[in-house]
Amino acid sequence: MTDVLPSDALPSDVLLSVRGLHVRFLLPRGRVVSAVTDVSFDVRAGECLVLVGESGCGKSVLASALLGLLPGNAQTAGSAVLGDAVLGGAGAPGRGSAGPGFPGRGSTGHVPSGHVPSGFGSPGLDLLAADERTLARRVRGRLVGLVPQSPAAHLTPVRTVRSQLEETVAELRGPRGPQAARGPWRGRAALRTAAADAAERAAFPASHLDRYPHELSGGLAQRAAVALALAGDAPLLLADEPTTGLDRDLVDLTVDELRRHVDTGPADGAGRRGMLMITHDLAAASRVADRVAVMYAGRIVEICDAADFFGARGPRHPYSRGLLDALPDRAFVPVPGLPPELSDLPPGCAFAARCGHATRACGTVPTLGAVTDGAVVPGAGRTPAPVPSPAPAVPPRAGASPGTGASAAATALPGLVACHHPHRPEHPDPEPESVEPTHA
Ligand SMILES: Nc1ncnc2c1ncn2[C@@H]1O[C@H](COP(=O)(O)OP(=O)(O)OP(=O)(O)O)[C@@H](O)[C@H]1O
Ligand code: NI
Repeated sequence: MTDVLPSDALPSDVLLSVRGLHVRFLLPRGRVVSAVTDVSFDVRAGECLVLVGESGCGKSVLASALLGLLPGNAQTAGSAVLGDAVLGGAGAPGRGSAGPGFPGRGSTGHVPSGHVPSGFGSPGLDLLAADERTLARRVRGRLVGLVPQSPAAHLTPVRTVRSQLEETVAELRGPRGPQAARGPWRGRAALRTAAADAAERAAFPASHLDRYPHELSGGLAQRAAVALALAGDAPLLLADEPTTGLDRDLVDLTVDELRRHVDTGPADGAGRRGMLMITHDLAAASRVADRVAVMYAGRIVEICDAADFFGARGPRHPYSRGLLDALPDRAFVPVPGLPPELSDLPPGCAFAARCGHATRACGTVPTLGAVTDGAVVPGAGRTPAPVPSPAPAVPPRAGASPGTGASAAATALPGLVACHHPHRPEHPDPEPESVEPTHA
């Protein structure tokens, strides 16, 4: 077992490769919240992947898991590997990879994917297996930038916005910083200019730069958080609801700027940036997304090209269609009912109870892509078990040779639809009129 993964098994343009990610929270009296279940996706260089889904479906928990920000009662399984496109080809040793057997976070720790053998020369960095020191010193804000969902809570209360921005620029991009090669951030004036530039790009008013976080409205704190993320210039950005509390104009401006950030790439021209953006705002998503991932009750039920998702073709999963139909400029009909409790998920498709196309099979047949032979199985939330060994099977990585223990199966990821309606077994025909409700 190893947590050092071969990034050379990843396509060179993959910044982040998540496979079989599970997060569950262990609560008193044996209750278990399955917040993230068997999630797999890639973020590629130059790509903006937007994650949508109803409140409470696990989006922020997923982001927190990637940055090691989960609370102590969390238990994770799977892998989330940063590739060389993020690591900059520096290899593992300087990037904080760790050897086998290091302590996991949370009360019962982490189950690595275990699907990749050791012995590779250029390992990637598994964020789920990395220790706190690695995450704090090398990952957060440096390799992976975060726009947190509650920015006010993440800003340092005793420092002005300007000083926080300047500190970020100085620390990350100064002469001794990890991004020293990326620009001439030497000297007070350059620092001040770089910080002001980041603020301007995030539409944070220069007149407010010397204010403290408690002097900012929610919308201004949001823009300060975006400015901080832009200033950090990390190759991979996680933006969790970066436009909460903003007026429509500012929403558009902010997501356009984030998109521009991804498109332009770092100052030294090494590779391109990428972004995973979490949002409720489908209009914002449609402005920036290359692909859309739809999450429901902890699972990604569909990953779809944005052009298809928002275009005439439309998404394929009934829940995704329901999300779009709820928009004011579409049918304006909300998805009926409520999502299930994540501590009491049904055995079959978690959306079946709300789905107009559900058949009896949807209530019993495990959803496609479920991990069934590992630590965390669908429905296992009711009987928390210790993390077993061996670790759960994880879909192998695209591009890996069979000799690495991987197969080509992961290439099916882009069309992932975790739905098994008998009348649309492969969902080959996306035409809405082809969907025949077979619901009894
Ligand atoms: N520490 C914790 N202990 C137990 N359950 C938790 C904990 N943190 C989060 N959860 C649960 O995990 C689930 C997913 O929460 P998460 O914040 O990821 O939702 P979300 O999709 O980001 O929603 P929103 O759009 O409202 O931000 C929720 O049911 C939440 O109650
Ligand atoms: Ni959230």
